[in-house]
Amino acid sequence: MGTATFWWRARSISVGVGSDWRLYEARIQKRGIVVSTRRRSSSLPTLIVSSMPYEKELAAAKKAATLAARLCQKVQKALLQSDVHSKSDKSPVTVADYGSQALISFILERELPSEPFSIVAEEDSGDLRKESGQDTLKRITELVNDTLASEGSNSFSILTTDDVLTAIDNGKSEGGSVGLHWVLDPIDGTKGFVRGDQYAIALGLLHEGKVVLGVLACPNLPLASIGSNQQHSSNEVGCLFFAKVGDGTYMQALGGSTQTRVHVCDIDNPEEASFFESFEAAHSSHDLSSSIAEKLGVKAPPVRIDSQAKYGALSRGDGAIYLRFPHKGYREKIWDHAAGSIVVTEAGGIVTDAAGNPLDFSKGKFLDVVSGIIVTNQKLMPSLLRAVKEALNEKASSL
Ligand SMILES: Nc1ncnc2c1ncn2[C@@H]1O[C@H](COP(=O)(O)O)[C@@H](O)[C@H]1OP(=O)(O)O
Ligand SMILES: [Mg+2]
Repeated sequence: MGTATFWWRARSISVGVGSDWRLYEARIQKRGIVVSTRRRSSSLPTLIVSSMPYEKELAAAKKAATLAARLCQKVQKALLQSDVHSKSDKSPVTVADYGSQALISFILERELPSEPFSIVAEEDSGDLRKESGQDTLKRITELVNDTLASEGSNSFSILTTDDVLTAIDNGKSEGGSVGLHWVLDPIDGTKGFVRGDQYAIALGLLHEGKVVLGVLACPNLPLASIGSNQQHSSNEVGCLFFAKVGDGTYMQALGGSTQTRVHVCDIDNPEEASFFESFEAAHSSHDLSSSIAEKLGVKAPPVRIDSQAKYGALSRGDGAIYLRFPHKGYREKIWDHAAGSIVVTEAGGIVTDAAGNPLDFSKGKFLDVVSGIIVTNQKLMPSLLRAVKEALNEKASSL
């Protein structure tokens, strides 16, 4: 069944005018049909009727993330082949971060021309507008254009350096609870990227503050499952996870077309569970995770990988639990969890803060979470929450 989208004027619907964004929507869900009113700037509100909501958006997001992954792979390959890596020169990383953001922003605008959305993304063009940023800007523009040319179309756009700056700065939105906001981490897990390990391109879509769609491109994640006790049955790497609200989670090879529906594991005995955590101890307390795992009776050692690739791996049942406990003072950003969280929840998992509250993406760029973020399946969540509470209480009383 194809997507049926009809647009028409809705003169009879009266709507208010907000300052930040121009999307006003009255959604009526009737027999699987979503009807919504939208308006762009001062034009009249427009109705969209779609039997497959967010289908176009998903196709655009998959295309954008796949191309951004191609750009990042090229930069990572060059980075690992050169001696730049050992000198800890951060410039190639910057080039990939900006390039990925510019490309995704450009493709979303190109593929969804009639849709009023904003983008909340990690990077801004400030440094690239300085004299010292000009060479980097030229390199980014080249990379973006090379990647667009690799799309295979005869008529691809050639972006100028100004176009690239504009595309990057389209990611300046603050998000919020009204309208459609894309949420982008152009390279999630920068440290993994530099090390030659895992990273992800993470793109989610918020509609009225709720995540309705997520795409995670994980260029270095094996297609076969990873996990403490599992053998890799293939050396092939590069996964694209995607989920749309109510439709489940799917995985395909990056650049491939065969998609497989994935599910979180259904283990109910914590002793059989394995857990994921950050590779970087600076990003999440390994001590706290180890205390929680001990309380649960988890026997397997932690599986440490960078980025939201952990959410992807969990969504296909590679492990059973993901624990993230950043150190005091760190504020979680929405782009670090939006895509990952829907990929896991649509695969049957649960994502909460350490107190069991759902994540609230409607408050702007930051997530107000209590102590940390935990992810697991429905069966294990009650015992995980008890173990987390106990471990946090013990930690608090030892201070
Ligand atoms: N001090 C920090 N504590 C927790 N997370 C951090 C910290 N610094 C950066 N991050 C972000 O944590 C995420 C990766 O976490 P991990 O790989 O440990 O799961 C990334 O989004 C990374 O940013 P970035 O997107 O710039 O790489
Ligand atoms: Mg990040």
